[in-house]
Amino acid sequence: MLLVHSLTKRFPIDDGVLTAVNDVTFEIGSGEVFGLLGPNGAGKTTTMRIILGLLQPDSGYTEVDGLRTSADPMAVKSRLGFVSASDGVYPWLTVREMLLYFADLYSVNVTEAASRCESLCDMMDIGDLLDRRAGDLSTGQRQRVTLVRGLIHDPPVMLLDEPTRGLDVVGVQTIFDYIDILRRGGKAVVVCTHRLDEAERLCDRFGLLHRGRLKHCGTLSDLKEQTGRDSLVDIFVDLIRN
Ligand SMILES: Nc1ncnc2c1ncn2[C@@H]1O[C@H](COP(=O)(O)OP(=O)(O)OP(=O)(O)O)[C@@H](O)[C@H]1O
Repeated sequence: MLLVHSLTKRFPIDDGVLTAVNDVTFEIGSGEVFGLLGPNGAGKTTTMRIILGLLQPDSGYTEVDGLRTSADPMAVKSRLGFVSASDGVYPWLTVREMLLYFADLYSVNVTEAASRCESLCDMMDIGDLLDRRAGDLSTGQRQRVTLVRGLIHDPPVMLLDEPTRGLDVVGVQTIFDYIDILRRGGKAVVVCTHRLDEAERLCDRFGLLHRGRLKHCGTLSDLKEQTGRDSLVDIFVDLIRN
């Protein structure tokens, strides 16, 4: 469903060239949650930005549902949902207006958009907030609106960038429940996070990036077998030290 093939991205820097993503390949299927993990500067955000079509790779390619981003960026964008730590709600619009606005940007037809808006808000327990101004909502309520917004065009692939950053325990649980809903809905999900404990609970498979290279990829038991280590934290620490 999501294919990242031999992806490489270089940036010019003062004293030469930095290879931020170096020949990275992985694939994620329907109903699978993939943790893209790595220390600061490993290349996670750059990889996500290329998948989203916001950056061009120097070589390699990404495909969503068999469509190559470089060949048909708009069709690919319409099949991707993106949620990051910042909420990005429009404070002067009601929740309903904002969700319908985003549905329209994705060319979802009006009747379908209205019904998705209701059902997704009910699912995220914010059905009673539809006609409230987004700017008047609490942080947790705005977070839920952002999560619904990511799904309004029913994309098969969801990218979540640090989704639990800055959230309290209830907010984190909301993200966990949301990811469960995505998995059960057959989405292919990429989660970028520094929280290894959360990743271990949430993800079916992992890709461990370090200095642009995908050092390990697989299920937790694959990684344990590959490294001889007992936990994601130990595997991660080894990765950074070696
Ligand atoms: N536009 C740019 N120009 C130059 N270097 C860049 C640019 N964007 C990213 N980089 C560099 O590429 C490398 C990878 O950055 P990236 O943001 O992908 O890392 P990351 O894994 O998301 O890190 P973090 O966990 O800190 O957010 C870093 O060394 C970063 O400084």
